[in-house]
Amino acid sequence: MEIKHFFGNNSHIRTKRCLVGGECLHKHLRYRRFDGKCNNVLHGRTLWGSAGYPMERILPPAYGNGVWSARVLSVTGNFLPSARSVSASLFGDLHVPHSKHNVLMMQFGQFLVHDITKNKGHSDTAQCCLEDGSHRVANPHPACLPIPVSKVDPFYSQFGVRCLEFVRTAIASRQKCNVGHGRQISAVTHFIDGSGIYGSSAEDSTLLRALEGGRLKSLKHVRLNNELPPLDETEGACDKKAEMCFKVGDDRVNQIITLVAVHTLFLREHNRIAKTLDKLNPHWSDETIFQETRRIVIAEIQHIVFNEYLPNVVGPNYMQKYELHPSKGYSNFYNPKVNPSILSEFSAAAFRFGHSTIPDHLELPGGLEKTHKTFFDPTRLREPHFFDGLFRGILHQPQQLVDDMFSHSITWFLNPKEGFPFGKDLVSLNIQRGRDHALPSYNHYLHLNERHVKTEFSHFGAVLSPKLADLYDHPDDVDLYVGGILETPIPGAVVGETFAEIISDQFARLKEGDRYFYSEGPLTNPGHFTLPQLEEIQKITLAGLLCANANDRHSFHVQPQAFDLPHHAGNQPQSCHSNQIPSLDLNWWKD
Ligand code: HEM
Ligand SMILES: [Ca+2]
Repeated sequence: MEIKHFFGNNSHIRTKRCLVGGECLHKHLRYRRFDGKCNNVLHGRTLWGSAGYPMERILPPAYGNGVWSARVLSVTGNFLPSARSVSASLFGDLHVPHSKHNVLMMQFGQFLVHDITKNKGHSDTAQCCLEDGSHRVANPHPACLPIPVSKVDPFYSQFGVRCLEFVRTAIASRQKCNVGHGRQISAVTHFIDGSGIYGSSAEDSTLLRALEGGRLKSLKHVRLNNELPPLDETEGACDKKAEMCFKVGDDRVNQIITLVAVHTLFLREHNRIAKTLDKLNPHWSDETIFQETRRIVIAEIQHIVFNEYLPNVVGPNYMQKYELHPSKGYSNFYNPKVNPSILSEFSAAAFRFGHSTIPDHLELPGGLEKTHKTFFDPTRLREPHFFDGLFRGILHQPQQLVDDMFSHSITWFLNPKEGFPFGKDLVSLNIQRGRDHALPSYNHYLHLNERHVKTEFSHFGAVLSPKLADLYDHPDDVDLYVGGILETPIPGAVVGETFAEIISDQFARLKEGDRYFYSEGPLTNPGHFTLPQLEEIQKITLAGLLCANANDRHSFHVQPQAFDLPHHAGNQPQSCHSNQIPSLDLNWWKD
C-alpha cells in the first residue's frame, strides 16, 4: 500500500545514525516489546515508535535560529504575544455542553493520549520563575521558556504573578546524532500498546506485575468486589491532602479522578482475563498468561480506538479518507515504510483539543464536584460502589464542545503549588509547547491543506477578528493551537478540519506502522490472533468492558454506544445482561 498520508512523508527529515538503532536479534517475537523497539525490523527502523525516540513532524520546524530556539517572533520581527495574553483574552469559561458526547469520551481521550505521547521534560529540576511567580529567576536554565504574565491579567494580577513556569521538551542529542535541528523526545512508546497500563520498559512492567497467575498487582477489597491499582507511595506523587494515589504504567495517572477510574477499568479487565485464561489453561506459566492477556487487552484498546472513539473525533469523511475503519477479519494495513511515531503537530497542538471538552464540574456520587478539586486526589475510589457511580455519572454527563471555552479548573487552577491559591493555565502551556516545538503558524497548515489561508484577521469572523488583531501583529503569526481550536467542528466530528486532518494522519500512521496491529494476520504479525479469536475481539465495545468490570454488574446499566449520551436514538442504557452488550468469549483461547 502506498503512503497516502496527506501531509507527505517527512522527506525533509533525515534519520541520522544514532536514531537508527541496532539490528534486532529476535525479529519474530510473538509479543511486542515493552519499549516498542523492533516493531519494525528493517535496518535503520528498529527504534521507530519506541520509548525515548523523537517525534516526527508534518512541516519542518520554524526554530528562530534554525536549530532549537523557540518560535517567539512575529513575521514582522516583533515578539509574538505572550501565550498567557492569548489565552486570557481569546478564551473564556462558559458552560457549553456537547449535544451528543459524554464526559467518558473526554476521559478515554486522555487515557489514550497517555498511551501514545509524553513530552519528556528537558530537566526535572529547572526553575524558571520565582516560587511566588512574581519574577523570572536571574540565571535561568537554558531549557527555560517561562510565560510572561501581564500586570493587568484578569486572574493572575490579583496575586502579583508575572511569570508562569515552562520547561522545554528534551530533544535528541544533536551533536551525538548529527541531526540538523532539535527533535522532541517522547518518553513513552508511540504505539497504541497499553503502555499506560504496562509501562514503557521491561523493568517498569516487572514492577507492576503480581508475578503470579499472569495478573497485575492490585489492591482488593474482596467483599465489596472493589479492585484498584496498587498504591503509589512516592513522595509528591499526589496532592498533600490526598490519602492515597495509585501506581500504573504511566505516572500522569493521578491527574484527575476519572482518569484513575479508566485505568482501574483496564487493570480489572487484565486481571479478569488472566484469571479466566489460568482456569482454561492450567498448564500455562505466569509469563504466558500475562503476555497472552496483555495481547488481548491491547487488541481491545486498539479496537475501541478505531471502532468507537476515532469515528466520533474526526467524523465519517476523515475515517474514509484515511481508511481508518477497522477491518472485518484479517487486515492488510501494515506498511514497513510508515513511521508510526507521534507527530509534533499532534502532540503539541491537535490532540490537545480535548482540553476544551473538560467540564467545570464532575457529576460524582454524592453530587457535583469542581473538576480541579479531583486533581491528584483519587482517594474516593476506595469508597464502596464509587467506581460504578463514577461511571454512571460520566456516562450521563455531557462533555463540553470544542470551542473557545475552557474551564477555569484548567486555565486558573491547574496543579497549584502547595500553599498557593492559583495554579497554571493549560491553554497557555499548549500555546507555549507549540512554540517550544517551533510549530509553524496556523496559516502554514491551511496552505498545506489547500484551504483558504487567512490573510486578514477579518477571515476569523466578526467576533474574533478584533481580539486577534489586538494580540498578533499579523495573521501569519496565529499559533496552530489557536487557529485549530477556533475552527467550527465538521459534521459528525468534534474537531474542525485542520485538527481532523492531523489527527487522522496520526492514527493512520499508528495503524499502518504497527506490525503488531491487532487485526494483522499471519503474513505480517508474529503475534496474530486466530480468526475466531479476532472475530471475538471485534465484537467487543467499551460498554461491554464496563459491564464486565463493574463492582456490581447485576445492577449496572450502560448505553451500548458508550461515548454517546443516553438520549440519542437507540442508545438507552441497557442492563449488563442485555444482548446489546457484548462479552468476550475466552474459550477460543483454550489450548
Ligand atoms: C482531564 C483533564 C486534563 C488535564 C488536567 C490535562 C492536563 C494536561 C497537562 C498538564 C499537560 C502537559 C502540558 C504541557 O506542559 O505541555 C497535558 C498534555 C496533553 N494533553 Fe491533557 N489534560 C487533560 C485532558 C486531556 C484530554 C481529554 C486530551 C485529549 C483528548 C488531552 C490531550 C493532551 C495532549 C495530546 C497532551 C500532550 C501530551 C504529551 O505529549 O506530553 N488532555 N494535559
Ligand atoms: Ca504506547
